[in-house]
Amino acid sequence: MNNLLATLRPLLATLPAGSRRFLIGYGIATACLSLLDIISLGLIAVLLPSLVGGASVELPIIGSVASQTQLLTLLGIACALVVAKGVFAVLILRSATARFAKHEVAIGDRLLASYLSSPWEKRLQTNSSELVRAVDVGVGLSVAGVLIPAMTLFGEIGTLIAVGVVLAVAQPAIAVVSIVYLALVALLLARVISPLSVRMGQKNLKWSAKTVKILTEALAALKEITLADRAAEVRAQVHETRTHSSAARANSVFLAQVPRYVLESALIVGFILVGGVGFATGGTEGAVSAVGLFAVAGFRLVPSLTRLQAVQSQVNSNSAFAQQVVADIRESEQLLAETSKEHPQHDLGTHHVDIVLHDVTFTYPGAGQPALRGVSATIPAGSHVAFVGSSGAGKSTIVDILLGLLKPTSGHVEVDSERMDRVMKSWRKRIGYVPQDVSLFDASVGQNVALSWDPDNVDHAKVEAALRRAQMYDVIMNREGGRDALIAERGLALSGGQRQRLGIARALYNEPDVLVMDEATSALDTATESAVTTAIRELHGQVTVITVAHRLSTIRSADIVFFMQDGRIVAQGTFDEVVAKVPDFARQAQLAGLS
Ligand SMILES: Nc1ncnc2c1ncn2[C@@H]1O[C@H](COP(=O)(O)OP(=O)(O)OP(=O)(O)O)[C@@H](O)[C@H]1O
Repeated sequence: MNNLLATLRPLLATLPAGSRRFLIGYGIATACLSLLDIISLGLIAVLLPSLVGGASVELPIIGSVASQTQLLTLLGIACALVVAKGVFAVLILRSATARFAKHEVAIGDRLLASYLSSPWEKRLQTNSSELVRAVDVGVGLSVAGVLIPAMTLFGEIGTLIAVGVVLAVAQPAIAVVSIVYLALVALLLARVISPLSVRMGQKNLKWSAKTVKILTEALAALKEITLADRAAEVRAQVHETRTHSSAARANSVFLAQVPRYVLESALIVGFILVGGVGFATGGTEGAVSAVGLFAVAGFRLVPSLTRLQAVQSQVNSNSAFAQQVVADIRESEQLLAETSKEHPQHDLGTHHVDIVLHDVTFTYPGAGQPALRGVSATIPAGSHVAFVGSSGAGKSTIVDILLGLLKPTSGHVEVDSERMDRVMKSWRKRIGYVPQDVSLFDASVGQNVALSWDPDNVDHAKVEAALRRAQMYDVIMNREGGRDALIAERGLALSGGQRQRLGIARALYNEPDVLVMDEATSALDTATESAVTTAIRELHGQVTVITVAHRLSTIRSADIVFFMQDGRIVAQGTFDEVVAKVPDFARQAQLAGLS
């Protein structure tokens, strides 16, 4: 029960306003229906023998009922109550399930929103397959496996209380013995079964998350796996993780069933116990009436206790998922609250802006060495600048700092003489970014360029203009379907160079003021690269272009080349000036036939 409350309380806090009131109302309504159920069924059980036998019956509150008409009227009321209970139960269930579906969506929305707006450093540490699992399966189980079963507890508790009251009114001594005995059995089950269910739930979460992770990674490297003949190894890994998770799930199902059999056996022992107490207090007659009462109460109590236990087991085995969902939401929202508290936002205006890095140092979380060390640089508005240097020199890190994704560990970046973190929102709207690996999704070319999953949000004129600038217009228009043609999953129907050009078109779609290209032309053939570079050069003066490129032909005409080594800018100037200053760079330029 402790685990249930510990899981339920924070989960309820993630629900939209008004939900808690609804859930409390739902709980009270189901408990009332259980009471109604017990009262009406009890009434029928008491009235029927009198109606058949013709004897009068003594009822609490109502008093003595003797005439056939009275008996028939009361019986009719009791039957109507049973029907009314059924109708209300269906109506409440319908409204509750619809509401629970909304809760599931709300929790999922909140989890995804908090993840998508959490700081980039945090996102670098999140495994994407774990996130997908949390947003879909985790949220589903939090509602279907925790919230809904927990809400049905109210009805069961209502039944237990009602039966307890009936017992207490009829035979107080027997009521005390029965309740204490059944409570002890339930407590024993909770102590033994609940911790095991919690453990199985955690085991299931751990191993099924591993399965999804391995499968996601393996599918991303399917070609290499096929060629290196590693399929058997992948199968073995997945087999092992699935063996653990399946065993945990099977154990959870087993543990959920055990209480039913224990309680059924406990009922038999209960007869002996209650019969003994009845015999001691009232002889044979006392024993018979005690056993009769316990039988009536027991057959109502045991299913209720069984369901109570089953709900506990179900909640326990799913609580790990719910706790993870709640922890993820809390952590991301806390980080987000801290970041937005620190930086009230200003608007950047519409004019072109200089970007200035002031002594920027950055260390990745958990890394021993800084990736950037005291970097200072000025990127004039409308210029084309390039960051070059050996692998691991810090070029991509500086790009992520300029994009506002990573926050300097010390130092800061200024945009238009404002600290970047104070103008972040309007800064991000002005940037177009092209990564080395462009991720395409299974939708039309136009949607991919506009980066929109909703076809109605695509501006076709802008798509065509962006495709032209990225030297992709003819390629797309000569294909069947043109800009409306579908790209297969992960863009596999396009070549690497075509994907990169679609990435460039995507970055240009929003007509950015700053275009950041991180190894964005590495997969292009020389002729296409030259055409793309010319198109980018045409943006000179209107758009600030920041390029990271190993291929030096791309940056030959850059206004400023920054040469990086070990997280520092060690030289800067025009291409020829850097060639003159840095022998390493001069050698690379010579090998590329550029000096
Ligand atoms: N997520 C990360 N966590 C920890 N360290 C990182 C992370 N990303 C990069 N680094 C480290 O930071 C340093 C700079 O990496 P960065 O990717 O910026 O180099 P780069 O110049 O872009 O290299 P390349 O040309 O190979 O892409 C490297 O030492 C790298 O190992």
